Amino acid sequence: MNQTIVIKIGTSSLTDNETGQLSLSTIAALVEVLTRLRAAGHRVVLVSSGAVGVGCRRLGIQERPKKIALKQAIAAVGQGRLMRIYDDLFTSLGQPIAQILLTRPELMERTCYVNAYNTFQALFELGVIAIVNENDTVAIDELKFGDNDTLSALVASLIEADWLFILTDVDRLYSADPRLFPEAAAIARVTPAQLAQLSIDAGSSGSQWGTGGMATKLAAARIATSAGVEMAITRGRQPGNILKIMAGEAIGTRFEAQKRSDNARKRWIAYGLLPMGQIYLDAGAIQAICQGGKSLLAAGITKVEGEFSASESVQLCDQEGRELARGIVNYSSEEIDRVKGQHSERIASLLGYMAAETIIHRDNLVILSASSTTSTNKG
Ligand SMILES: Nc1ncnc2c1ncn2[C@@H]1O[C@H](COP(=O)(O)OP(=O)(O)O)[C@@H](O)[C@H]1O
Ligand SMILES: N[C@@H](CCC(=O)OP(=O)(O)O)C(=O)O
Repeated sequence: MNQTIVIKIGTSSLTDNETGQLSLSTIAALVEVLTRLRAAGHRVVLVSSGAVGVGCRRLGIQERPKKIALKQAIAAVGQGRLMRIYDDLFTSLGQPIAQILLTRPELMERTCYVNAYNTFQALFELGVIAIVNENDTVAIDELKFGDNDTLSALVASLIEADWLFILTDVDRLYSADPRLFPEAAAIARVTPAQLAQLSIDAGSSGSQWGTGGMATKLAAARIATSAGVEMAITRGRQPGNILKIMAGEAIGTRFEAQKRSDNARKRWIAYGLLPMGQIYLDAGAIQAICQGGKSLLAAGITKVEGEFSASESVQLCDQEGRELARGIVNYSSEEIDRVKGQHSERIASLLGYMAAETIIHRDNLVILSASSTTSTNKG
C-alpha cells in the first residue's frame, strides 16, 4: 500500500562534526533511498536542516552563531547551497524536487494551513519530493518552530503521514545521552502509554551543530504519535534503515502511533496553533470537558496565566499544571480573569457585554490524549 512518509535529517548527519564539511556520501545515500520510496509509489517529504551549518561552512564561520540577525543571514546563504546539492543529486536520478519554507505563524492561520496541505497534495500528484525547512531568514524568535524535529512532526500531522523518520547522529534513544553516559540503556520501542511516562535525560543542547538534542525529538514523538503517525529515530548515516524499519526490522527506536482523529480542524487546533496562555480548571470542569464532551464555562475556571486575545489558542490544565486540552477562546485573558468561577449568566453584568456563553465552545476544544500532555507547571 502506498504510504505518506516524512523524513527529517539533522545538521549532525548532513555535515561532518569535526570539519563542518558536507557528508556527501550520506546525502547521496539518502537521495537514493527517497527516490526508491517515491518510485515505489509512496508520497515522500524531506524535512532538512542544515541551512545554518552549510552557510557557516560557506562563509568560513567556525561556530553556530548566537546573534539572530547573523544566523538569519547565514541561513539565507546556506539554504540556497543546500537546495543546489539536493537538486543536483535528485536530478541525476531523474527525481523532481520542490522547496517549501514554512514559518510558525503561517501554520497558525487556518487558511494558510489548509493551503499548505493542498500544496503538498498537488506536489504528491506531480510525483515531486518536497524538501521543507523553517524559513529561518524571516522567522522571529517568539514565533518559531525553533527546531526541525517539531517542524517535521507538525508537517507529518498536517499531511496525515503514516511515518515520520528522524535521522540523527545516534542510532536510537537511550536512557541518557550516550555521549556522556556510555553505559546508558538503549530503548527499542515506546508505546503511547510509555511515552506519556517517559522520563529520561534527553539533553537540551544537542551536538555542536544540531539544536535541541533528544528533548526536541521526544516532543516531536508526542505530536506525531498523537496525530496518528508512526515514528522512528535512527542513524542518519545509514538512510537504508528507513526501508528496513518499514519492512518490520527492529532498528533504532520505534514510537507507536495512536489512532488518528478524523477531524482535521481539531488536529490543527491541537498542533498547528501555538498556545498563548494557560487556563486552570477545577475537577467539575475537567470532568465536563474530558468525559462529558462539553464546552468550557467560566464557572469551572480557577486561574488564568499569560496574555491572550479572543480567538487565540490556550492550554487547559489541571491544578497541578498538567495540560489536558487545548482550545480557541471566545474571550481575552483579561476578560476571563474577571469572569472566572462565575455563572455564565453573570458575564454580561461583569463585563458589560456578552460575546459568547462559553469560554471555549466544544467545537473549538481538543482533549489531548495522555501521551501528548505536557506539564506547564513552572514550579
Ligand atoms: N537520551 C538520549 N539518547 C540519545 N541521544 C541523546 C540523548 N540525550 C541527548 N542526546 C544527544 O542528542 C544528539 C542528537 O541531537 P542533535 O544534535 O540535535 O541532532 P540533529 O542535528 O540530528 O537534530 C546526540 O548526538 C546525542 O548526544
Ligand atoms: N532551520 C535550521 C535547523 C534547525 C535545527 O533544528 O537543526 P537540527 O537540530 O540539526 O535538526 C537550519 O536549517 O539550519
